[in-house]
Amino acid sequence: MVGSAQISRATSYVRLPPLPSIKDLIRLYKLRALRQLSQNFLLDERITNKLVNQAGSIKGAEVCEVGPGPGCITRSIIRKGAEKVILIEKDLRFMPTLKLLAEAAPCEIKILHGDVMSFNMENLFSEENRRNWLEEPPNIHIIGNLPFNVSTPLIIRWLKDISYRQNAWNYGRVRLTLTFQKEFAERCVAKVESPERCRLSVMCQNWCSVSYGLTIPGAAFLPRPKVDVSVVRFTPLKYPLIPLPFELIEKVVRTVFAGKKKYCINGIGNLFPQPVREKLGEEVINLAEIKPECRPVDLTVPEIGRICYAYKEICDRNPKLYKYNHRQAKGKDADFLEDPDSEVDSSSIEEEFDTLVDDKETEEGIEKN
Ligand SMILES: C[S@@+](CC[C@H](N)C(=O)[O-])C[C@H]1O[C@@H](n2cnc3c(N)ncnc32)[C@H](O)[C@@H]1O
Repeated sequence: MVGSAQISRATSYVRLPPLPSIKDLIRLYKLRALRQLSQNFLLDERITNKLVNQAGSIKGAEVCEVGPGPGCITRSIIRKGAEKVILIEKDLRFMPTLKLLAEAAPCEIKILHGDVMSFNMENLFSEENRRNWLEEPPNIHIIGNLPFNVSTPLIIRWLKDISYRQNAWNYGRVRLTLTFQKEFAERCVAKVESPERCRLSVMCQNWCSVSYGLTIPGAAFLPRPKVDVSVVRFTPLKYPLIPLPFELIEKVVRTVFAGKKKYCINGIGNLFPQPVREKLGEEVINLAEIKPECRPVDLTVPEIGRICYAYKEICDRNPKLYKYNHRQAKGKDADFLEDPDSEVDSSSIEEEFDTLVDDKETEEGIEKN
């Protein structure tokens, strides 16, 4: 293994091939304009250095960069002393540029062609970097500036992976440094009573310590997106604030936050079919010791946790209630009442989880271009 002093000496002298110019990119990818790639590149190394700094020290680390494109952020990762850099890129047109970079780099660079949305990271990193969940995070980082239509559903997917300690998180509490549309980033970190507080805030903060890093003005990107971009850092928590399955929490949070400005009692009632909605909604409120007239944005994570446990207690009495979804019931609410032998139908919960992603996409207009 290379020591950190050696790495910084090596990287400060290293000559990397220059970043392709805009003209090169257009010529290389046979485009009339860079816009056609639907990508927004960071071609200023001072900014990519700042972005990588948000990950903290990466000296001697294994870094997986998702969506490296022509390698602007990759250069900063190399210069900051990473020991091994793994690149996951979907667009084959970037491969020649990345290969040139890999040949000149003083550290190991592995270039993988693939779609990060379905990429299996279970065996991606070295065994020596594996840590137990309760230890300090491993010296493994995931960094990326992806298109928003990828980064938004990806973080929801990865939160689920974090909750089950699977995918990259079977190596321990691997940290993430990712870019998002500024408004989305503000929602990730929004505290109780903040107008930005939403189900995304609760989901992120239940499994991770989330910090808002720098804002990168749209003008720093080429082509320039219509929105500003923010860097968010996620460090998985040793213990989730609500230690219940991802799907159950997601369902409760989605239903309660559906009427963000309405009283909680309305959203909580919607967890149950019409004939018992009022009665069971009140039972949740009483068990969870929540004020019925409080609003979802006012709920702390522990309060949401008490709502989840109350919901679970009621559904465990009649497991068919787990299947109930007020948006999909279509007048058949009574079908969800008595069925003590029924098992939890996780597929319907899974479908709902996907709607969180879809809703966000339409809600936010998240394409950069
Ligand atoms: C916004 S560009 C950023 C490129 C570079 N990181 C930068 O900051 O200049 C996004 C990059 O992610 C890649 N990408 C998009 N979707 C991807 C996916 N599903 N899996 C892997 N890479 C993806 C694109 O091909 C592109 O190279």
